[in-house]
Amino acid sequence: MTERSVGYVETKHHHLKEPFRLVSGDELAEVSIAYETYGKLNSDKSNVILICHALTGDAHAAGWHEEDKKPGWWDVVIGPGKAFDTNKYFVICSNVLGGCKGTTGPASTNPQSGLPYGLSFPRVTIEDMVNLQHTLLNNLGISSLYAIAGGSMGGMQVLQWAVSYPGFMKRAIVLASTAISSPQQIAFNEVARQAIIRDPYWNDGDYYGGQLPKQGLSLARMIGHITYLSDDSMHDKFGRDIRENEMFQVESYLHHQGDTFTSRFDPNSYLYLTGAVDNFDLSNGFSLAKSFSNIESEFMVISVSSDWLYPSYQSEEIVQALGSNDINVQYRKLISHFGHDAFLLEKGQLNYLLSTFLGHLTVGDVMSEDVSTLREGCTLEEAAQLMILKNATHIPILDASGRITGIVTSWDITGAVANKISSIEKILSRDILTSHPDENLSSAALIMEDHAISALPVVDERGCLVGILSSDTISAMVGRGAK
Ligand SMILES: CC(=O)SCCNC(=O)CCNC(=O)[C@H](O)C(C)(C)COP(=O)(O)OP(=O)(O)OC[C@H]1O[C@@H](n2cnc3c(N)ncnc32)[C@H](O)[C@@H]1OP(=O)(O)O
Ligand SMILES: N[C@@H](CCO)C(=O)O
Repeated sequence: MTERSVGYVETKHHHLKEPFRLVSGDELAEVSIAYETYGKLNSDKSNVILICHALTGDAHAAGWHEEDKKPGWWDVVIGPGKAFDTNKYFVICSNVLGGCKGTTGPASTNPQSGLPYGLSFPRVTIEDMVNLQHTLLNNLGISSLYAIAGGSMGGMQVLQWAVSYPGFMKRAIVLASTAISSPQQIAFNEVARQAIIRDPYWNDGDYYGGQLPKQGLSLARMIGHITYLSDDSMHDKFGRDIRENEMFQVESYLHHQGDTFTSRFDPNSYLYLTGAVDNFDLSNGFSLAKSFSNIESEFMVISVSSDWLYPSYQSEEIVQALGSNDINVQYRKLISHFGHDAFLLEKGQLNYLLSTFLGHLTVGDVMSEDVSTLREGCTLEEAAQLMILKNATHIPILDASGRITGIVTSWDITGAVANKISSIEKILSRDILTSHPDENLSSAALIMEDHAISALPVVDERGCLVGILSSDTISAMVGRGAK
């Protein structure tokens, strides 16, 4: 667990006292909502940020459960000093209606029959998910949001929120999403659904207490994963490498993702949630601009350069429709080869863009944690070799406990060669300027400008190196953000 984590967290459960009415008119007599919160609610309840999860996400967006091997699914941007800064904001994330991670869904018990709903669970829409989140917030005494954010199916919920409850939120962030599911998106979801339905154990959705249709669910997830990656990221991640058992790495990866998914997801939920995604069309088959005419919040819309499942044109449609209503909207593109899942992975760009939109940005948001270092007593040759190997221009020198004691730059090495100096001691700087992760980015940038330095080591309160902030990173971020 890192210092910038919300630490150990628990999922809470809220049980509605009243039946919940769906857009279709159907009613659910009993509904439970699983949710997590991070940070503290301020006295006037004006610091709430609602996070909406994607297809297979859940309420566990950040921090650690006792049994976790990995933190919550959006831990890269939620925590102290991160974009959704839990020192400032009260962050809430709940599992969607129809899900299988604590909120009522097809695997829940139907109070009328005492048996799992299965296919007797009513059809749910994105609007139903949003209405349930709205009910949860009302019941928690929250009547406005500082911001709302979500990627993919989470982005659909954000858009639906802005349309259904226009005065409720100040800022809305939509990532890698769409206002209208495309035929291609529906097509992939249908193949995944068919994989589940054609599994002999699916049994018309009545498999609870018996054999799960694991093969079908695993296949559905494998198809999903192909669409979440990109050609480039597959080359990078797997190439044509073979694993010991004569499988290509990419095959073994898909098998692993498919298999592990079956232990954490309910096949019927997959059918219901993909159905909700497919039926999402905020234009109502007519005009998106018209549907957006009541929206009051400011927007940030983010697409991913390599996302072919939710391509940038879909984000641009949202931006245009918002713009045509004079709604304040910023459009940004993550330059990433990760494909659709970049909205879960591009830590630096995400923290930069989200923090900027929310109104703050720290050194920790954009620093690189991957720093090449050398220990005290190293030689000039070792420093030069490491610079070439790692394409690094600044090498911090550390003592045995990780504290920074000096820094050597490529310019120092050039000087040493020109002046025939062979001792590193004679060229390295001992008087080092540093920053810390919580420092405001603009103040760190000013220090760099004032002292004409292109990289600033970042240290924790003990003086131990935790990252490096370089002017290249800052300009790349700003450049990327502006695209
Ligand atoms: C917003 C939401 O809704 S959150 C839901 C998102 N979370 C998920 O969907 C969980 C499933 N995972 C994913 O979608 C993606 O993996 C991400 C985006 C979350 C994470 O991406 P990355 O950090 O790049 O991880 P990656 O995709 O490499 O997966 C890592 C897993 O694959 C395994 N793996 C990697 N390469 C191989 C391989 N060649 N062969 C077999 N297994 C492999 C790893 O061992 C690891 O296993 P583990 O998860 O059981 O520990
Ligand atoms: N990997 C994410 C992306 C779906 O859009 C998920 O499984 O929810």
